[in-house]
Parts: sequence; C-alpha cells; structure tokens
Amino acid sequence: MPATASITDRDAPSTADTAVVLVNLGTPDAPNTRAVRRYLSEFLHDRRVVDMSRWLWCPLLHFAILPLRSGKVANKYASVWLPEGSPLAVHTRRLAQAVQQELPEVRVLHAMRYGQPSWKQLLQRLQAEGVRRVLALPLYPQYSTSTTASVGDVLGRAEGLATRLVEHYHDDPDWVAAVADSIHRHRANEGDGEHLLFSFHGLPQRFVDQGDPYARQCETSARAIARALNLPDEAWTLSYQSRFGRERWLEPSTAGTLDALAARGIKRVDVVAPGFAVDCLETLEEVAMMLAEDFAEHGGELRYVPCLNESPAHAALLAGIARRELGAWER
Ligand SMILES: C=CC1=C(C)c2cc3[nH]c(cc4nc(cc5[nH]c(cc1n2)c(C)c5CCC(=O)O)C(CCC(=O)O)=C4C)c(C)c3C=C
Ligand SMILES: [Fe+2]
Ligand SMILES: [Fe+2]
Repeated sequence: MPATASITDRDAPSTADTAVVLVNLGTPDAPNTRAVRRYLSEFLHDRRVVDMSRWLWCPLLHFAILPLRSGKVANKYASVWLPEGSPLAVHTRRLAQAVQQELPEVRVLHAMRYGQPSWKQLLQRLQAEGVRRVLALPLYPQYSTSTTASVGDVLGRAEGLATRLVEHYHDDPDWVAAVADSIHRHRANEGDGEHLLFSFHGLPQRFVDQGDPYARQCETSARAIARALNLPDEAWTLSYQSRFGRERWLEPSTAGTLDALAARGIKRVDVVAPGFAVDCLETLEEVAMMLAEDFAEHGGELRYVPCLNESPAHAALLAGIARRELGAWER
C-alpha cells in the first residue's frame, strides 16, 4: 500500500487549488561534459546521497570524480539520448501529461530533484500562483533516504503550502499488477525467457544497516511481482545494479548474477527494473546495452523489459494513488 507522511496538514482546500507533482531524480540538460558535470555536482553534493564529511568528499568530488567521470558519463548519455532530450526527462514529462488526463480535477506537474525543472523552484512558483496544497509523488516505488527523503527535505522547506508526500508504493496492488502485466506481455511477444532477473538500483549496504527500508521493499516488490506471474522461486532472482564508489553496496550485483546464470548454462534471461518508474541511463545504457553485450559474449540473450514509462496502466495507477491520497487529506 502507498504510505504517506503528512508533513503539514492545514485546513482542507478544494482540489482547484491543489497540485500533484511527480518528482523524479533529474538528468543533465545535454549529453555533453559541461551539462553532465553540472548535474553530477548538484546530485553528489546532496548529503542524502553522499554523507561523508565535506572536508574529505569535496576535494575528492571536485578534483577527481567530476573531472574524470563527467566526460565518460556524457558519452553514455549520448548513446541513449532521444531527439526530445534525456530519456528520463522525456518519459517523466510524458507520464505527467498522461496522469493529468486521468486527473482533470487537479493540476498535475513534474519536477526533478536535481537539474530542471527544479523541484525547489516549482514549489516557489506554485506558492506565488496561489496554489495552497501540494501532493508530492516521488517516482520511486521503494523508499530510500537517498531518494524519497531528499524529495521530502525540499518539500518540508516549502513555505505557505500544505504538503503531503507519498513515501512509497512498492506493494501497491495496481503497481504490482502493472509491472507483472508488462513482463507477461513482453514474454507473450518474445517467448518466455528461462529466467527472470529483477534488477534494482543499488545502495551502499551501510544505508540499509542504518535502517533504510529500501532493500526490504525491493524484496517485497520482487516477490509480489513473481507471485502475480505464478513464477516458482527458482525461476527468478533479485539483484542490484549501478554501483558507485568503493564501499560495499547491496548484493548480489546484476553483473555478477548474469555471469552466474551464464555459468549455469542459462541462455535467455529477461531483465526487468521495477525500481525505475521510467527508462533512463541506468536501464537503457547499463542494462539493455552494456550488460546485454556482456551476456551475449557468454553466448546468451538478455531481453530487457522496458519500464512502465508513460503507458496508460502506469498513468492510471499513479492517478489512483494520487486520488486516494487527496481523498484521505480531505477527511
Ligand atoms: C552514492 C551515490 C548514489 C546513490 C546512493 C544512488 C541511489 C539511487 N539512485 C537511484 C536512481 C537513479 N540514479 C541514476 C543515476 C546515477 N546514480 C548515481 C549515484 C547514486 N545513486 C550517479 C552518479 C548517477 C549518474 C550517472 C553516473 O554518473 O553513473 C539515475 C538515472 C539518471 C538519468 O539521467 O538517466 C536514476 C533513475 C535510486 C532509485 C537510488 C536509490 C535507491
Ligand atoms: Fe563541494
Ligand atoms: Fe543513482
């Protein structure tokens, strides 16, 4: 079930002065070194993402990570860039438009925690325009302090607005059914893979040790989707991708799991990434391109199942969550 943390509950205004905002991570404005450096710098200065002492982190970030990483990552973005922009930006924008169609009674907007359109600036604009109530729906099905709580930090600083945050929807039955259905349709078109891999974005193990519920919620999501597909336990695996830095991240890794599946002689693997609401660099470049190439070198075929993106089912389920939250607010 989606969970809500009510940050400020004031008097209950009508839906006419209410905005629902889909908030995603953010992405560079262009697939070049300058834009990627600007984006990474904002992202990696967030203490929710990297909690090291600034005395240690800032020199490392400014003199090593940003100069060394930005150009390489810009080339990766260039390999998946769409005519209208970064995939994450394009799909998020289209998804917000699709949710607006489902929810004509309120304004539906989208924002990015890092980069444009800025979440912080959007809240200021809404307040200036006379909006009184904002429901934030972060596009992260599973809660993590590094993502959801960071969206909540900005929301919590908004002045003059009544605000509410959807903390997660990792076990929402409509979300589980929509992801399961997308896998079912992919398999109906392409033929069943021999194994289904649920690949979630990773997180430092330390975050989980400190109480972040993310890994537990990923496990619950994967189990629920597998159950909806009637898959026996041996037909699926959960793994974590997109490792960053040197410390220990959640295991098993997606790359290592694919190697292990290849070693077991499994040739056709379906990979789905249910932690990502929309396709982005991490799904398209890392999984559908690079990991698929590595798996092909083992003689296997990795078949990537796209994210829900702006599909009607996705728009309808998010609109359903928003409508429920707005209803609860009014009571
Ligand atoms: C310490 C670093 C990082 C943590 C913690 C982290 C958590 C985290 N991230 C997502 C979702 C996405 N991350 C994306 C890109 C991305 N992530 C990190 C680092 C951490 N993420 C970096 C440095 C990058 C940028 C690319 C790179 O340099 O490798 C994206 C895609 C953005 C895009 O433009 O397409 C998403 C989405 C989650 C869900 C999460 C915690 C659970
Ligand atoms: Fe800095
Ligand atoms: Fe990330």
